Amino acid sequence: MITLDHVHVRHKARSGGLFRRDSVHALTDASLEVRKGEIVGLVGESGCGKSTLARVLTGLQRPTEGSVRFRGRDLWDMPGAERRRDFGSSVGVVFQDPSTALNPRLTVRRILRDPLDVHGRGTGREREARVEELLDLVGLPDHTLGALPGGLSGGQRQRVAIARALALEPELIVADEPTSALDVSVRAQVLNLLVDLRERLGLGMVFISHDIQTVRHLADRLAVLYLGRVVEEGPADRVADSPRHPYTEALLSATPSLLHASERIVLHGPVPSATEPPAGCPFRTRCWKADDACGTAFPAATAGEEEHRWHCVHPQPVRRAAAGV
Ligand SMILES: Nc1ncnc2c1ncn2[C@@H]1O[C@H](COP(=O)(O)OP(=O)(O)OP(=O)(O)O)[C@@H](O)[C@H]1O
Repeated sequence: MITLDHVHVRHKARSGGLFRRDSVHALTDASLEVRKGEIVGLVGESGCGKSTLARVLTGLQRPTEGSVRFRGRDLWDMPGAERRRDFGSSVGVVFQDPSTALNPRLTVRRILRDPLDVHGRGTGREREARVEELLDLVGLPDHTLGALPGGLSGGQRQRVAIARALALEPELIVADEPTSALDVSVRAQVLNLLVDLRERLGLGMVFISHDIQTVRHLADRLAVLYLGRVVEEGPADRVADSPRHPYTEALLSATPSLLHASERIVLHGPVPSATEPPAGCPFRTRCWKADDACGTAFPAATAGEEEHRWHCVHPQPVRRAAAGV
C-alpha cells in the first residue's frame, strides 16, 4: 500500500554555528513496504529516526531524497489537493501524547467532526451519526461527546485520538508510541483496542515503539531502526526468535523473554550523534563484535528465509529453536 524507496531525511543542524552547515541525518536510505492489512512494528532506541519515518509515512515530512509510493503512485508527484484528499483520508495517525495532540479548546464532538467537515463527508446528520459510531468503536460513553480533552483521563484522551484517526475510514493507522505517555494501568487496554480495531476493520497498522518485546507480539513484520537506517527486518517471529543483527539482539535482551532467556547485553553510551554518524556500520561504535571490516561501508543486505533481511558482516548465529532443530 505504501512503499518507501531509499528515503533520506536530512535536517539543518540546530547547533551548526554561524559558518557551519551541519546536517542531521534523521533517516538514511530507508526502504520499507507496508502491505494492506498487516501490522508492521518499527523499533529502535530514542533518536533512531522512528518518528521521522512515521512523518514520512503519513505525508507530514517530504523526504530529502528517495520516493514514497502510495498505491503505486509517487506521493510527492501528486497535486497537493489530491494528496491531501486521497492520501490524507487513507492514512490516520495516532501520536504519543494525546494531551498535546488534541486541541484543548474543542469538545470531543468537534474533534471527531472536524475531519468529516474538512473532507465534506456526507450530510450534517450523517456526520453526527458517524461521530457517535466512532465513539462507540473506541468504547467511550455518549456523554464524553460534550467533554473537553482536559476533563478526560489519559486513556480516554488516547481513545478520542484513535477515534479521530479512524474518522475517514483509513486503510492504515500509523501509531507512534501510542501508549508510552499513558499510565501503566491503561496501556494494555489501549493496545488491545488497537489490535481489536485492526481485526474488526481490516486495517493496516504501523506500530512504533522502543520496546521490541511489546511490538513482537502485535506485529506481523518487524523493522529495526538504528541511527536512521533499517538494520534488520522480517517476519516478527523470525526476527524476535532468532535476530541476526547484534543491535536487535541487544534490544531483545533488554527485556528477556521466558522462551529465550539470553544474557543481558548492555550497550554502552547513547546512540551516536545523527549529525556525524559513524562511517560504515553505524552500530560498530557500540557493537561487541565490531572489527575493521565494519568500518568500510554500510553492510549490504543479507537475505534469509521469508523476506528476513539484515545488514551485518558478523551476524548472530541462527538460534536452534527458531530454526526448528
Ligand atoms: N526538525 C528537526 N530538526 C533537526 N533535527 C531533527 C528534527 N527532527 C528530528 N531530528 C533529529 O533526527 C534524529 C531522529 O529523530 P526522531 O525523532 O525521528 O527519532 P525517534 O527514534 O523517534 O526518537 P524519539 O523516540 O526520542 O522520538 C534525532 O537525532 C533528532 O534529534
